[in-house]
Amino acid sequence: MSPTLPQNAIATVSLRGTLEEKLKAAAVAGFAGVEIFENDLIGSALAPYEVRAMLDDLGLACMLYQPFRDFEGMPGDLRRRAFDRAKAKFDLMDELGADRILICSSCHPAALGERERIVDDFRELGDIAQQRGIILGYEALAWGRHVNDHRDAWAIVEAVDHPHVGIILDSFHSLSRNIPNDSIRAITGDKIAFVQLADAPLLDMDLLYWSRHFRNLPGQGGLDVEGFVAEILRTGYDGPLSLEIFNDRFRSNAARLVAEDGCRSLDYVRDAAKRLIDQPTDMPAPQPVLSAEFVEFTADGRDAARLGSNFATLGFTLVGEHRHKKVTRWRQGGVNLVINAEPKGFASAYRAAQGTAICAIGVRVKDKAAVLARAAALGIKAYSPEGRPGRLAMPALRGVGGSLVYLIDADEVEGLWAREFHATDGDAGVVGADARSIDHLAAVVHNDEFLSWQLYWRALFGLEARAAQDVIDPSGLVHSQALQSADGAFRVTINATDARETLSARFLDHGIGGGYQHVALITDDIFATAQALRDEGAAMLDIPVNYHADLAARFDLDDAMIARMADLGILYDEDSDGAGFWQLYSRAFDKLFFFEFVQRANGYAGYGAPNAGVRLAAQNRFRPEATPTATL
Ligand SMILES: O=C(O)c1ccc(O)c(O)c1
Ligand SMILES: [Mg+2]
Repeated sequence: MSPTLPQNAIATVSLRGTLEEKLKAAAVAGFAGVEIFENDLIGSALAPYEVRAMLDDLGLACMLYQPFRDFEGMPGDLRRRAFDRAKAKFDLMDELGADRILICSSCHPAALGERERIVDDFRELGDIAQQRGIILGYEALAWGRHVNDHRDAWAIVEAVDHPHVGIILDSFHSLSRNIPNDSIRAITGDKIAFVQLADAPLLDMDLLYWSRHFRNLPGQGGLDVEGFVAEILRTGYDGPLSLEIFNDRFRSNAARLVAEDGCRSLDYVRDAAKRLIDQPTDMPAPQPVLSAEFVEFTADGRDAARLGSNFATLGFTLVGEHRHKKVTRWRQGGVNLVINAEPKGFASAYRAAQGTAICAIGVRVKDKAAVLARAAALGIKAYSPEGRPGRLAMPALRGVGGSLVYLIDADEVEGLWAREFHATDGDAGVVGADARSIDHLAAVVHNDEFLSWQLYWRALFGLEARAAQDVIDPSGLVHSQALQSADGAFRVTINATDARETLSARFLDHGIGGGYQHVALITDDIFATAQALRDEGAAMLDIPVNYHADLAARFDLDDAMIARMADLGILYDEDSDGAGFWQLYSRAFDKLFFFEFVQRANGYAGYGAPNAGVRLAAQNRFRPEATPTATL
C-alpha cells in the first residue's frame, strides 16, 4: 500500500476486471475514491446498493458518476427525453451515494449549438439537481459537436451561473488540442466540479481514437499535465485529482499494477505542479542522477571467471577485490563493473532467478537521504535485507526487473571504493579501448511494465523522456523509450515487445523478470577503440556490407571513413544539424547481455534509432536456433 493522500481518485474505466475487482484494486492501492464509469456499472452483476455497500466496506468514496452524454442543445422531444434520462441517473446516483455527475459535451448529430439554449438547459437541469443535492459538471470533449474547448465550456458555466453547475477539466481534452494551460486562470476555483487527469504519447491522429486507446498516466506521456495541474491549483481548487485512463495496455494489465502506478503518478504530478507555482509540498524534491557509478553483475564459479575475461577483452582491468566478499571491481576510465560471486545475499538470489546477469546499478546523487525519502513518498520500496537496512554499506531501491539501484552520495564515492575494496594489480585489460564513462543502460521489461518503469524514473529522479521509438527486430516490433537527466549525464532506455521471438523477448524468457540487457560506454575516438579491441581479439558484432553501402548514399562521409567503419563494424547516425554518432557492439555474453561503445559529436542527443534494426538483424544471426555452434 502506498502512502495515501486523501485526494487521489481513479475512474473505474482505467482498470481491468469486473467492477468488484476494479474497486478492490483502487482501495488496495490507497485511492480515496473512484469515478464509477457507467459501462462498468451496467455490466456489473452488483445492484447499485451493493456497489455502495462495497465502496463503504473498502473505504472508497464515490466521487463521480460518468459519463452522461448528449444532454445539451437537444431540440423538441429529444430535449424532454434528455431530461428524463438525467432524472433516472439522479435516482441511480442516490442509490450509489454519488453526488456529482459528469455531463460531456454533446456529439449528437441533432444537437444545436446556440449558446442561450445550452445555458437554459443547464440552468433548468441545475435546479432539478439542486433539489436532489447533486452537482452537474460540464466537460468539453475534444471532439464535441459544438463545445470542444474548456474555454467554451467555462463561458457556458459562467453564464449559467448556478450553484449546482460547474466545469470539469480533463487534461487530455485540453492538451490534445493544444489549448494553453494559462487559459485556466480565467476559471474560478470553486466552479471546478472535478478534475480528470491523463497523459498521452504525442501521436498525430484522430482525437477520439487517440483518447480512447492511448491515454496513459501523468508521467508516462508527452503532455504538459504538470502545467495543467499547476494552473488548476492556482485557481484555489482543492478537490480530488482523478485518473481517467482509456488505454489498451491497461485494459489487460493487472489492475493492481495500474492502480499502484496510478497513485504514484498522482502524487508525482501534484508535487511537480506545486513546485511550478511555489506552493509548499510534503515530498522532497527530485534529485537528479549525476551519473551511473557502477554496474553490478552476478555470476559465480566458471561464469565469474569467463565474465572477467570478457571484461578484460573489452578493455576493463581488474583493480580491486572486496575486503570480505567474493566481489571484484573492474575499471576502464570512469566506468566500474563489479562481479558479485557471493553465495548468499541479494546477488545470489538474483542469480538463482535470472542466471548470470546485471543485478544492480549504483548511481551518484547529491543527497541519497532525500532520494530515499522521495522514494518512500512515492511508494517505491527500499531494499532491506532481512529487515536490516542499517547493515547496508549503501542504501538501495528496488528497480527494473527486481534489480537494485544503489544510491551513493557524490562526495563519498572514492571513500566507499577504498573502504570496501583493496587494490589489486590483476589482469590488465586491453589497452586503448579507452571508454570514459557510461553513456546509457538499456533495459528490457515485460510489456505490461513498459509504462511503469518510465513513471518510476521520471517521478523519482525527474528524468526527461524523449520521443518513443518503434524498433524493428527481424521477429517483430520493439517499443523503446529513452529517459535521461536534464544534462544527459544519466540515460536509460526501456524496451518492451509483444512479439515473442524478438531478441528482447528471448532475453525476458531467459529469466523470470526484465533487466538490463546492455551497457553503452562513451569513447572519444571510436576508431581507436575499435582497432584496439580488434588487435586484442575481442568478439565484436559484424555489420553487413549493405549497411555501409547505404550509409555512403545517405550521408556525406568520406569513402575512407566508410571503409574503416565497414571494416571495424562501426555504425553511424547523424541528426538534422549534422551532429554525428558512432556505435560499435560487442558480441553478447552467452547470447544474453552485451556492451556498446559510442561516440557522440557536436551534441548528438539520440541513440542511433535508425541503426537499431540493423544491429538486431546482425545479432539475430547468432540466435541459438540459427547457429547452434556459435559461441559468445
Ligand atoms: O471517450 C469518451 O467518450 C469520454 C467519456 C467521458 C469522459 O470523461 C471522457 O473524457 C471521454
Ligand atoms: Mg474525461
